[in-house]
Amino acid sequence: MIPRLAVTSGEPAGIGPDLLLTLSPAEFPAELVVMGDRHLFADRAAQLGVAFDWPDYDPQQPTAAGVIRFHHHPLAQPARAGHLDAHNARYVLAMLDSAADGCVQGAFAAMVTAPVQKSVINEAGIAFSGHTEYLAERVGGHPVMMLAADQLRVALATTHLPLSAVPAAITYDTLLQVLRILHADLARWLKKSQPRILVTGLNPHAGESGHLGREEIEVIGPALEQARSEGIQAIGPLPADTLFTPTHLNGADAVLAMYHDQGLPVLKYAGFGEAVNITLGLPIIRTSVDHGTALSLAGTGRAQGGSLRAAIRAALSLTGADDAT
Ligand SMILES: NC(=O)C1=CN([C@@H]2O[C@H](COP(=O)(O)OP(=O)(O)OC[C@H]3O[C@@H](n4cnc5c(N)ncnc54)[C@H](O)[C@@H]3O)[C@@H](O)[C@H]2O)C=CC1
Ligand SMILES: NCC(=O)COP(=O)(O)O
Repeated sequence: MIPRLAVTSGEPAGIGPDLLLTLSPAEFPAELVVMGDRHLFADRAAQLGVAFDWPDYDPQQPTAAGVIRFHHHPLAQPARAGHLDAHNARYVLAMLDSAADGCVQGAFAAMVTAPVQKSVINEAGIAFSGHTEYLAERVGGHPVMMLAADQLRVALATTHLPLSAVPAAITYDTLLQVLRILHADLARWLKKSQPRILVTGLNPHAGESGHLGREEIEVIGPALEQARSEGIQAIGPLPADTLFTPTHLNGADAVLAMYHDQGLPVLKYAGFGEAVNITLGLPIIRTSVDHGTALSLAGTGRAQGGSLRAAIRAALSLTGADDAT
């Protein structure tokens, strides 16, 4: 079956629309339904000097491979590249709702998201930490953020939190839940019964035997022990600084880091621009780019689309479309 993917264009002042406009329909063995405001796309296409001639999305039409259709969502205010406007926050969320609900209802096989500007959504009075948390609120599940580059996958035990809130968010139960989700999704995705997961500690030197913090002894270690008793190959807690060295990473299928800026800087150093963000633990498939809205590049034609293409390919692979061909 030909998969139909929803692709949200994200922050209208950012590079999401630009990157989508550089896609060519024949690139993917799927139908892409790009969501956005048609006036915004026409204006941005003119600014970039590219064509914008995608037909309107009609859910009644049979899915066709190598086609991009456009699903119009109206902006509240006209958007200008690089200029944020909180009036358009609801527009950004309406696309996410439409894509996520469509996945739940079976209209879409997966959703791929272009970046949003988290701050401007909050400035509109809507509490928003990220797609990851927002989508879990909408469709259920315990979301686990994982970014994947060519040679490295990094999942996070916590998502978007102030650093001061991280220790309390790492509990025996949540860590075990994250490990179970990561194990199950990696096993299915990699077709490997025992994916090897390296787990970081929270503190320097993984707590230095309790002298630099006790989370490793009181929380992380016991959760890993329980995970191992369930057949999960979880190794750690390991000091994060030396875990990310070739000797340790050799043979690992993923790293589970405790928080956003413990794991993602390494991943982005290894593969920024080509990596994919995958939300595990949801009842739907969602992938995304590895970068943000890059406001200063919007409308310039200088934004690179490698990560968007990788995110679309990853979503297709997760739908099983690869297996069918
Ligand atoms: N999936 C999402 O919705 C994500 C959203 N964000 C949001 O994006 C906003 C801006 O975040 P920043 O930390 O400034 O990160 P950013 O990724 O937008 O920019 C970081 C640097 O990378 C460059 N860059 C980013 N994407 C690029 C591309 N495709 N081609 C070439 N250069 C690129 C930018 O010009 C900048 O120099 C924030 O509101 C953040 O929350 C950040 C990451 C992911
Ligand atoms: N740094 C990754 C990131 O912020 C992605 O967040 P999300 O919007 O995909 O939840």
